[in-house]
Amino acid sequence: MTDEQTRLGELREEIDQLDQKIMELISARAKCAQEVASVKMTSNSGQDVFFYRPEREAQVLRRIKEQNPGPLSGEEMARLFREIMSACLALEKPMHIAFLGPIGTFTQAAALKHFGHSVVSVPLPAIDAVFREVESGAAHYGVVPVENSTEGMINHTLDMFMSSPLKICGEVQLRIHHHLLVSPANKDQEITRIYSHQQSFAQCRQWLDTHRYGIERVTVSSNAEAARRAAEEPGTAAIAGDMAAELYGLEIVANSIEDRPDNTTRFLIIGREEVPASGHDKSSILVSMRNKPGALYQLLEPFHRHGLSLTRIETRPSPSGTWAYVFYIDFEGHVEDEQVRKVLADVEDEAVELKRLGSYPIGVL
Ligand SMILES: O=C(O)C(=O)C[C@]1(C(=O)O)C=C[C@@H](O)C=C1
Repeated sequence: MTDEQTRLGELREEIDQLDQKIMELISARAKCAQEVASVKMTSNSGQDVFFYRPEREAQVLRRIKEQNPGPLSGEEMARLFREIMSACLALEKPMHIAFLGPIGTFTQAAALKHFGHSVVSVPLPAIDAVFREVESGAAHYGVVPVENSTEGMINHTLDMFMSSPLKICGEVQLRIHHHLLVSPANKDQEITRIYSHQQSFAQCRQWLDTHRYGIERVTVSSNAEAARRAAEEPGTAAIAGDMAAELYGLEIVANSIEDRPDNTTRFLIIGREEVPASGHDKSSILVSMRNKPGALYQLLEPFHRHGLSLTRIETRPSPSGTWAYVFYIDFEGHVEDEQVRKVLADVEDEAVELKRLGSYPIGVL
């Protein structure tokens, strides 16, 4: 045996012993989570027990990132713990997560990034169907896209909040990489048609105009549907992400063709209950103002006066009347914070209506 072989054997033995310890520790952690579940059941006498605690999960993941000694990166370590917590939560109660489907969409990737892989993910055909599934209690939580860094807001999601009683419980951001994909069976055929979702075409417009000018672009309901069609129809390609490519066995012809390298989509987690403060939170509100001069100033002035950072303000037409508007606002802070309470009280004095959509941990992963 060479010196290298002897050393390799020793290191592998060390890894085996460490794995054993890690396994014992994860099992001890899982037992703790089971006990947490029975404490929650006793304290709520089985009524409306909220096993999933977004604020606690955010605190755990933040601490892991901060205290991670390396050499793994903080993100990598947090991802590992994300999966451990996901498995522990599934022991307490398997979570049913509705998302904008079909399977293989970026929304599913976002749901798994946020909740880990130990959830039951339920694909639904439209954003309003995701809201309905959570409202009815058929799913515990839902995941919907809300904005893209290249294409802006997803208005359908914003508008749903006007009528829905659901609360925002969290957010998750996903870097979106689009690829041009073909079926290996049709690889040598000339491509005469490209399928994709309208948002993805918009995010890859320049690349398509430069590299695939003149090829027919057909909009379908999702990237996953585009991939499904490309897998079946000779002479076609799809623009979609890794999950859809893998699901339908497609090959990448051109990699990461999005026009902006930082192309990111933000998704919201929607649920039926309010989330306590985690220490690093964001809040969302909908406000409709009287249609008079200075209305926007009056709306924003309290945020400035109390030093609260706005992270997003968006205007949507009000469903109640022509040329009336509703403002969708995201800002840093939690409704339990003194400053936030003061700002909301001031805004409420001036507004026709103020709807609190929820306070939730700023995305950690
Ligand atoms: O602390 C809790 O309330 C738990 O249920 C434990 C735990 C965990 O594994 O750390 C599991 C699920 C919750 O979403 C948050 C944390």
